Amino acid sequence: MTPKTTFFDLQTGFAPETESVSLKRSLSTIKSIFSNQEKAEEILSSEDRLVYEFYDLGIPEKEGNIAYGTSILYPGKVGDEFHMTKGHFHTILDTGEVYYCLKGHGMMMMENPEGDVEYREMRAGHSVFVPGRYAHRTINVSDTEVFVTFFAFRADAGHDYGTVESKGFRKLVVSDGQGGYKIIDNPKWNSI
Ligand SMILES: O=P(O)(O)OC[C@H]1O[C@](O)(CO)[C@@H](O)[C@@H]1O
Ligand SMILES: [Fe+2]
Repeated sequence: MTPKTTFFDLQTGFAPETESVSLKRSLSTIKSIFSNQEKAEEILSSEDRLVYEFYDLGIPEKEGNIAYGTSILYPGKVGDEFHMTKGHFHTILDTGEVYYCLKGHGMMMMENPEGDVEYREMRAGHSVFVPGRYAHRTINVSDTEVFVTFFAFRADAGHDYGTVESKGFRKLVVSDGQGGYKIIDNPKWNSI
């Protein structure tokens, strides 16, 4: 490989001048992650919506490389639950990842197989190091502003979505009804 320069717009997170691809996750493709399924179906009965997108710069997934890009999480809720990413463990479980917030207001929710839960609030300028063994998901807790992060992790780590898809996360981030958020136990969390 040769060195690579990529311009990311600090306001939008977009990388318009590269050959990189923005991967889009619309509500219809991730609806099962939200706790209020009736609400998700109600929204989808009138129209689909883009929940988040992220750039995959195509760095080869081999040992020694670092994958990186931006993640752009749009504001919105499904019921009282804020827009969030699917979330995943890394296939190489003990792989850390760093996120840096470029814009907006969000949360990094993390939990490990032992059941330890950690969450960190993020605003522009904050970085969060997600330790190895922790599943991670970002959540946009603003009703109006996009939440943009830059992420980097070892390129061969892989993504394990299955565990989170079947169990969910132990905690949910929901509206407190007063313009803020609160963290509650996930009533549907499946420990089987
Ligand atoms: O992979 P998910 O859970 O859909 O979330 C997307 C974000 O997580 C990453 O997979 C990195 O952990 C990025 O590609 C992106 O920022
Ligand atoms: Fe990750």
